[in-house]
Parts: sequence; C-alpha cells; structure tokens
Amino acid sequence: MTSRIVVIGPGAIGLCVGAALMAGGHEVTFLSRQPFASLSVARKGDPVQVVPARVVTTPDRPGECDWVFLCVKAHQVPSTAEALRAAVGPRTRLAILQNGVEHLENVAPFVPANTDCVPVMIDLPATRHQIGVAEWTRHARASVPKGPSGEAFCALLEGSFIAASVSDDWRSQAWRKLCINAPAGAILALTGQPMGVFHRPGVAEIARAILAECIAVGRAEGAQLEDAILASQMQDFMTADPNAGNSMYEDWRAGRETEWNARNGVIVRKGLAHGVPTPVSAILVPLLAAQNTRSTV
Ligand SMILES: NC(=O)C1=CN([C@@H]2O[C@H](COP(=O)(O)OP(=O)(O)OC[C@H]3O[C@@H](n4cnc5c(N)ncnc54)[C@H](OP(=O)(O)O)[C@@H]3O)[C@@H](O)[C@H]2O)C=CC1
Ligand SMILES: CC(C)(CO)C(=O)C(=O)O
Repeated sequence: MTSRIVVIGPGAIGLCVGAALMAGGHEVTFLSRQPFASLSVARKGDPVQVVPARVVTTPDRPGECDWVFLCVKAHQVPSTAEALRAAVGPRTRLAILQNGVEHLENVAPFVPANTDCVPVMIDLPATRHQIGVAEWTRHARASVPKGPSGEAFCALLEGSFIAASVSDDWRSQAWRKLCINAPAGAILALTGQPMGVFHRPGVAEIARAILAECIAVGRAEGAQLEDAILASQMQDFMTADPNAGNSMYEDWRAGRETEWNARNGVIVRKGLAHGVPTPVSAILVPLLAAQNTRSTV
C-alpha cells in the first residue's frame, strides 16, 4: 500500500530515508528550507542515480499525511513546530529519527498529546554533500519499539537498503547508540579532528570515561547495558578509519550548531536526576556549549 509521507529535514538522514521510501513506491514530499528538484542518494562507491523529488519550502504546505518522518537535529525540533502542525493530523504517525534518547520529550511540546509517535534509533553513517545529494556508508539500520506502529514503520522500509526492525527493549537500543555518539561526537567536535585523534596520548582515556558515564546513567534509566560494552566500544573506536568523522564533527566543521545537548548534556542532566556522578561529562559539556555560542565577550 502506498503511504503519503512528509520528510521534514532533507539532510543526510532525511535524504537517505526519503530515497529508501520513494524506492518502495511511497509518495514522499520533502519539507525543506531551500528548494531542490531532484534527489541523489547512493552508498559510497556505488553508481549515482538522480530522481525527481517532490519538495515544498513553506512549513504550512505539506498538508496532512499518513506519516511524518522528522529528520532534523534534536535542537532544530522547535523550529519545525509550524510544519508539524500542518502535517500531523489525527491519523498521522510521526517517526522521529534522531540520535540521543529524548526523541519523545523533544517533540511532545509541538504535537497533540495523543499523537502516535515512533522514536527511531537510526544507525546510518551518512553525509549530505549538497542540497538533494547524500551518500551513506558501512551499514543502514533502524530500530523502533515493538507494537503496531513500529511494525508499520518497518513495513514502509521493507525491501529497501535500510534494515528496520522492532525491539522489545528499544530504550537499550537508544542508549547503546548513545554509547557510540557521546564519546565520539564530543571528542571530534572539541578537537576538530577525525577518529585518528583517539590515538593521541590521553584521548582514549577521556573517551572511556565518557563511555563509562553514559553506561552508568543509561543503566539508571533502565537500559540493559552489559559490562562488555566498555571494551567492545573502545575497540571499535580504536580500530575505526582514522579519517572517519561523524555528524557532530561535520556540524562543527561547517560552523553549525552541534547536538552537544542531546548527546552529552543529556548524560549530565539525567545523571544529576539519578544521583549518578558524571564528572568528565560535566567538564566537557560547558566547553561544547561554549563552542556553539562563538561568543566574543
Ligand atoms: N548523519 C549521520 O551520519 C547520522 C545522523 N543521525 C542523527 O539523525 C538526525 C539528523 O541528522 P542529519 O541528517 O545528519 O542532519 P543534517 O544537518 O544533515 O540535516 C538536518 C536537515 O534538517 C533541515 N532542517 C532543520 N530545521 C528545519 C526546519 N525547521 N524545517 C525544515 N528543515 C529543517 C536542515 O536544513 P538546512 O540544510 O537548511 O540547515 C537539514 O537539511 C540527528 O539527530 C543526527 O544525530 C543518526 C545517525 C547517523
Ligand atoms: C556514528 C554515526 C555515524 C553512526 O550512525 C552517527 O550516529 C553520527 O554520525 O551521528
């Protein structure tokens, strides 16, 4: 069955997911801040195909639809309030594709309380090279909570390059992803260097400390995070392509606001609420916040 889907935020994730939905025959409209007419999404090294894209640039234009895929950075959610009002009707399902663990809290102020929201853990290393053009690499996975809406989400992507699955412990999936994003995002954004910086003296120790704090706070929040994550995640960091970046690094490089609060601030905020100490994150978070103000005072 063809669904009418509005993708809010045609960045790296929005373009990739939108292309997967279009390939499945769905009617996809991108709500963009800048116009574009065609879409080109490919796995790194694969041939590029250009297809026409349906795009609107006015927030009140998307109109009510079956699904909204919200693909903006966590701190950009408030700016989509008008678009959400226009696109989310009583029968619309809202998929929130974000890093972090606060998908539902982030959208709650902007949609009616009974909105059918599907938080999505998206593991899809992707870059938007220019408007309408994105490339992804390594793997493409999405995880949503088990239930009718989660299953409907997976059905939309069935047969596409994105492997979507339901989880009966989605909270743990989101925290596991944060175990990647919290150390790697903070360290790459603060040093302005790709993954090879983990081999500089002392850097791996800082990453390990952030990771340990993330695990401790995640457990206090009810996530199942086994001890072995510490070693296996550190191993992944240390064996990563030294030239690889991540979305927070890309934002820093482009002079855009970074997702420091959703990825690192959250560890301090939720740690405080549970009485879990997070001394290393507490030092790094003000630096990450300051990096975004570019204050001249
Ligand atoms: N990139 C990656 O590899 C991965 C990213 N993620 C997560 O997915 C989420 C999206 O990230 P990503 O795709 O990288 O981000 P991008 O910055 O590439 O894309 C965000 C897009 O949203 C647009 N946007 C922002 N505000 C609005 C608005 N009010 N109305 C319409 N469009 C808007 C931006 O437009 P404009 O261009 O005009 O600024 C941009 O096109 C984040 O939470 C990220 O952490 C998760 C896994 C991997
Ligand atoms: C680490 C990565 C690439 C994994 O999907 C990611 O989440 C990001 O860059 O934000």
